[in-house]
Amino acid sequence: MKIRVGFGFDVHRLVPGRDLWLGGIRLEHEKGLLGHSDADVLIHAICDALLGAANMRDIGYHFPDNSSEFENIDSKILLKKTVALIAGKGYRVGNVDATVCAERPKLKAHIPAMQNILAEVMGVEADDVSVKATTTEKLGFTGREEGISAYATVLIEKD
Ligand SMILES: Nc1ccn([C@@H]2O[C@H](COP(=O)(O)O)[C@@H](O)[C@H]2O)c(=O)n1
Ligand SMILES: C[C@@]1(CO)OP(=O)(O)OP(=O)(O)OC[C@H]1O
Repeated sequence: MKIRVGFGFDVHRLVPGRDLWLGGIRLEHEKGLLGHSDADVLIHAICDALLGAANMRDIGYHFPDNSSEFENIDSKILLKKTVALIAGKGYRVGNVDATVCAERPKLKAHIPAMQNILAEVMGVEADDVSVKATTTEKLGFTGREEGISAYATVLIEKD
């Protein structure tokens, strides 16, 4: 079996008047993430990690932010398309480990729902999807609640 690892990172700005989508679910919050899509920063980091693992460029290369096709798109659709892209090179998802950096909202209670939906979209077991959360101790742009960032590592495999 051939295995490869990948890493992804993304940031989106927090603004009033937008829904907050994270890990495929909508969270109650007074601000949401700004983007061409639904701006689900966690899913975008996972997409980049999967594409990187397969050496297939990045999310903006496949889903450009000047294309009306991807305007306000649900990032779960982009994740499904990304899994199909790597499948084109014979790879399937092994496991995902991700961290979201957000001062607020508290994500702890929502992690299982994120794991379940992300696993369903990627066609893996929920146990193969780890999502963690951390504040940055009020430091930097995440600490000032100007934005949310996410990091993801993945393992992909083929026979
Ligand atoms: N948005 C967040 C941030 C953190 N958590 C949980 O709190 C724990 C402590 O966070 P620190 O940044 O103070 O280390 C962290 O391990 C998470 O369990 C959270 O749920 N949502
Ligand atoms: C997802 C896409 C496409 O709608 O737009 P955004 O939501 O702005 O997200 P970003 O992380 O900047 O990268 C990729 C984009 O092309």
